[in-house]
Amino acid sequence: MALPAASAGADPGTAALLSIEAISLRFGGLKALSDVSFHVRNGELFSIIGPNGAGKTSMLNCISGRYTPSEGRVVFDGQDVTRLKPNRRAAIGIGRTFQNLALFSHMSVLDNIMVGRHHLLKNNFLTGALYWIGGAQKEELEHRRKVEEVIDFLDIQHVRKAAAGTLSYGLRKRVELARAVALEPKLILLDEPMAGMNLEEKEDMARYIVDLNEEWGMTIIMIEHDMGVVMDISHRVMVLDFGRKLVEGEPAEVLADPHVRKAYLGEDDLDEAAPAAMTA
Ligand SMILES: Nc1ncnc2c1ncn2[C@@H]1O[C@H](COP(=O)(O)OP(=O)(O)OP(=O)(O)O)[C@@H](O)[C@H]1O
Repeated sequence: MALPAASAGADPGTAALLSIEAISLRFGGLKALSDVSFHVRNGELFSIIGPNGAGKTSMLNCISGRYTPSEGRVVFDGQDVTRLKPNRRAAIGIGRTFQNLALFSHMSVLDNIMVGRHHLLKNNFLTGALYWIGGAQKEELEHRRKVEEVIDFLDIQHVRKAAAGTLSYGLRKRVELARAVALEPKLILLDEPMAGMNLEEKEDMARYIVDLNEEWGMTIIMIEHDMGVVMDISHRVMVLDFGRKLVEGEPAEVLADPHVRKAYLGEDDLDEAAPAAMTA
């Protein structure tokens, strides 16, 4: 598949926007994450891969605040957010999309996107104050302007008035991305953005993700099972296996790693199988 290579154009900085420090997560007797540490730099497109049940979504949930780790710390933009509620994390710039679509199906595309923004800004004291000082109309116009910009970027103008539930799966995934982007996060967490898509839809989605990173400067953490896409567009990749970090590095390093090939292919296949044959 011909995809834009993020590593060619983007220029991730060296400062860590997110630091995951020795996180473990338990569900009763089950350890979903064991002592996982990594950093994501400002401007980076970072992917997390691993077999089913490896702990990928659990990690995103620890970053977004849905889960609180049993041990370890989550530091975002210099602030310890380990115990911060999800809505507070959204307000300081951590956005996300979900593995399963979470749109209001009877509402229009436009309203789905607007609702997200209103919800976020309502929680902001300064915005609330401006509203009462008389900036309500200006505020509303600013909302609309931002939302229209996102709608243009994701090429969903033609469906902006349609009920979200009537759209194709690929379009609904794009609307969900639009809603997350409209909140203007510094870091966006994408949980399987291409799951269930056909090849053309995947190519489109990959392009939007790269543009978000390169043109909008958004730092991205993506979970994705399509190995071709992950290796084409990511700056760095981390592999989880049974809740542990197996390896982390640039795509070529990760593909060449014998532990990764073993986890995906099984030890017996190591000699014959080429890394490009890996699929999750
Ligand atoms: N809320 C929960 N309660 C109990 N166990 C959970 C919960 N969430 C996740 N787990 C368990 O934690 C482990 C890691 O699950 P997780 O969903 O994070 O894996 P994953 O790598 O995202 O898998 P997949 O690729 O299938 O989505 C699994 O054994 C799962 O059953």
